[in-house]
Amino acid sequence: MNVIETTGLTKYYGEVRGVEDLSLSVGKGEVFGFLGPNGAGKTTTIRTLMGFQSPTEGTATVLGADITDAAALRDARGRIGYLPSEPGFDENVTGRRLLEYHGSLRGDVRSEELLELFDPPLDRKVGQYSRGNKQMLAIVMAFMHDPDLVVMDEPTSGLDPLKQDQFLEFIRAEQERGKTFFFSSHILSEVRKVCDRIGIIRNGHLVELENVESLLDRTGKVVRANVGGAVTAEEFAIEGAHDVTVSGESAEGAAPVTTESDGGGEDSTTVSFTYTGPYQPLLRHLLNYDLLELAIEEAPLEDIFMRFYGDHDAEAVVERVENGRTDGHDGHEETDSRNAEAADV
Ligand SMILES: Nc1ncnc2c1ncn2[C@@H]1O[C@H](COP(=O)(O)OP(=O)(O)OP(=O)(O)O)[C@@H](O)[C@H]1O
Repeated sequence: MNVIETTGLTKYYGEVRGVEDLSLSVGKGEVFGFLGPNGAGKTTTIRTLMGFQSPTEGTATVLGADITDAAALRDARGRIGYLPSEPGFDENVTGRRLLEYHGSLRGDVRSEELLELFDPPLDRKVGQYSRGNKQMLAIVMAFMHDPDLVVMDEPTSGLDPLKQDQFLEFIRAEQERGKTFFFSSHILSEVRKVCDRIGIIRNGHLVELENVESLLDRTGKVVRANVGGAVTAEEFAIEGAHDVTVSGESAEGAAPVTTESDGGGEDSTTVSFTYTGPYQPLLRHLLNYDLLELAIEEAPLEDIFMRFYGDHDAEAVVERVENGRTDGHDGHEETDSRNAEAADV
C-alpha cells in the first residue's frame, strides 16, 4: 500500500484553480519533493491531503485513510507529522507550553532529542520568536510523536544555511529509519540533496514526475572548453550538443567568432554548450583541437527548473493542455481553514 495516493485530485476555490487532476503516489520510505513556483498549487495540495479542506474532485488516501473520511483521517493523523508553511502559533504562550500542549494531543517520544538539533528559546513567548525560531519549534512539533509520514510545506524557510543543512541531514537519517516524506519546495538544491523523486507542479497541473537523476541525465552536462586559435560554433554542432556559444556568441545565425588572448600573444576561444550524449564522441571531438582548459559539469537544477517553466520548453512537457476550466467545480469559495490548522499545529 502506498503511503500517499491521489487520483485526479482537484481543488478549486470558487473559480480559482488551486490544483487540478493530480495523480501521484508516494511509497513507504520515499522522500518525495513537490516542486513549483509561487502559486503553483503546492500548499493547496498539502492542505487538501491533510484534510483541512475538501477536494472539489478526485480522491486521495494518506496512510490508507480517505482524506474525506474525517474519522479515518483523525486516526491516521497520530502517525502523521505536519509542518505548515507558516506555523500559526498562539503568540502569547511560551514555546515550552506549546510543546507540552502538542505532546498531550499527539504524544511526545523524542522532543528532548529533537531540541538538541533544533533549539528555539523555549522559555520565551512565541510572539518574540524570530522566523527561524518559529520554524524550529514547528519542526520539533512535527517530529516529536515519531510519525511514519511527515508532510512539510517549504520546511527550510526561515532557517539559516547551517540549520538548513542540519535539517536535510536529519531527513536523510529519518528516511533510513523507514520514514516517508512529502515536501514542497521551490529550493532546488535542497530537493536535489534529499529527494528520491520529484513532481513539478505548474499552474495547478503536475508537469513532470521522475527520478531526479534521470531528469539530470536528460538535461545533460554543461561543457566549457577553452581551445587554442579561432573556432566557429558550427564546428561544435555535434550530436548531443545544444545551445553552442563561442566566446559568448550564439551558434544561430552568422555569429562572428571572437577570440581571447591568454596574455602570451596566442589566441584562444571558449566554447560552451549543453551536452546530452555519451562522453567518448565528445572527447574525441575535443581532441581535434588544442585543448587548453575543459570543464564538464552537471547542469544546475535551476536550469532544469527553468526548462520546465520557461514558456517555450514547458509547453513540450505539460501533460495536459491548459484551456482554463469552466465546469465541474463546486463554485464554493473556500475560506482559509487556518483555525483548524492552527489547532492542529
Ligand atoms: N484560500 C484560498 N482562496 C482562494 N484562492 C486560493 C486560496 N488558497 C490558494 N488559492 C489560490 O490557489 C492557487 C494555488 O495556490 P497555492 O498556495 O496552493 O500555491 P503554492 O504553490 O503553495 O504557492 P507558494 O509557493 O506561493 O506558497 C493560487 O492561485 C492561489 O491564489
